[in-house]
Amino acid sequence: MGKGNSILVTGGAGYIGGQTVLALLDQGFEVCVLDDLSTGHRNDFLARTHFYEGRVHDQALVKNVLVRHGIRSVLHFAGSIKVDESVSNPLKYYENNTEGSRALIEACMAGGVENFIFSSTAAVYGTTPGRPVSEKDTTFPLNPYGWSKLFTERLLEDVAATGALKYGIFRYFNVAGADPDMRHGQYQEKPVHLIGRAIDALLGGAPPLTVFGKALATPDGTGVRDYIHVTDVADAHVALLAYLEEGGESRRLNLGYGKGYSVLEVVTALSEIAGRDVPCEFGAARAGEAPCVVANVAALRGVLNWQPKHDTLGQILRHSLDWQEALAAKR
Ligand SMILES: NC(=O)c1ccc[n+]([C@@H]2O[C@H](COP(=O)([O-])OP(=O)(O)OC[C@H]3O[C@@H](n4cnc5c(N)ncnc54)[C@H](O)[C@@H]3O)[C@@H](O)[C@H]2O)c1
Ligand SMILES: O=c1ccn([C@@H]2O[C@H](COP(=O)(O)OP(=O)(O)O[C@H]3O[C@H](CO)[C@H](O)[C@H](O)[C@H]3O)[C@@H](O)[C@H]2O)c(=O)[nH]1
Repeated sequence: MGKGNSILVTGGAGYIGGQTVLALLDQGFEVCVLDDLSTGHRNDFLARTHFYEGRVHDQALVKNVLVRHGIRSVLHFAGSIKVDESVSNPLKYYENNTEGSRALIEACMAGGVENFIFSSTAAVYGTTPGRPVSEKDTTFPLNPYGWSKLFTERLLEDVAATGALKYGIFRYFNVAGADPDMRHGQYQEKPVHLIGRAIDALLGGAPPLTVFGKALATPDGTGVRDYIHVTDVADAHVALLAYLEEGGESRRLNLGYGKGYSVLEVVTALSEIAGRDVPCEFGAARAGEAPCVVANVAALRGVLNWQPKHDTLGQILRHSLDWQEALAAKR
């Protein structure tokens, strides 16, 4: 693999990008990070990278970084990620996610980048069939966040068809957990996802968890999701990078474990790990809530040389809890 070249990571000060920066550094890569710190955190380990504070929209800056460091491969994590906010402020999502990606891809083409890895989402599927969803299934997002990502996927596919570069698109399912050595995790003051909120409720920093719906079309009536540990997500990026650099064709891949857990299963497992009950109450289901979102991972397993290391709900919850406890102690 081209360890002689630097890798550019956009959004490398964020939750998933930061964990991937650590994975790359652990494997001896030279890493450049471009991040505007809008939601990112100035982690200590960024001192071991070439850090550039700025937006992916800034083509002059991007071209400068590409040339200075001889970059051939880019991992693009930067973006805005809140589904609710995308509904109330859609233009922010089209500007930051779609336009930002378009500008970045254009600068990468001009700079001779060969491989471009993009963070997409299972939200591109919208309503999912009553079985693990595959890359060949219909995509029809239910919110502007999902559309902003699907447009970027399309843009990349069209550009790749001209022969300008190759892409790797990962559609992440529900990313959770923290670095097992507690070097990194999610810094959000107010978590937006289930596991973060459940831990906040457990630690007393928030009201009881509201379980969204109890009569969904799932075995126990609560939503089922495919939770994947953030370190496995990071390692999968290193594997996808190797695949592309070693001559692999452009791919669009689900990134999950292919196994789902319900909200009640998550709450029960967390209560057992913590040794006390997560305070929770039932509330209304969210509008348009998909009952069950689980990845079909046949393509992922077939293409990548990647073995998940933390693929149990227990490890995901243990590391998330340890991380949020450490953060709470510092605040
Ligand atoms: N967290 C999830 O479960 C999840 C699921 C599916 C997809 N994703 C995608 O993964 C990527 C990373 O998500 P995350 O959870 O780490 O979010 P995050 O908010 O922690 O990280 C995003 C990073 O991008 C930076 N950023 C935002 N806009 C930028 C811009 N225009 N220019 C430069 N930097 C910018 C932020 O400062 C931050 O450091 C996002 O693209 C997101 O859509 C996340
Ligand atoms: O306070 C909460 C939060 C969530 N849930 C439930 O927990 C499950 C997971 O919900 P999240 O909000 O944590 O995650 P989503 O699956 O709704 O969506 C997430 O995963 C998607 C990919 O599938 C996208 O990436 C999206 O950006 C990201 O928010 C769902 O059944 C939801 O109904 C609750 O019961 N209470």
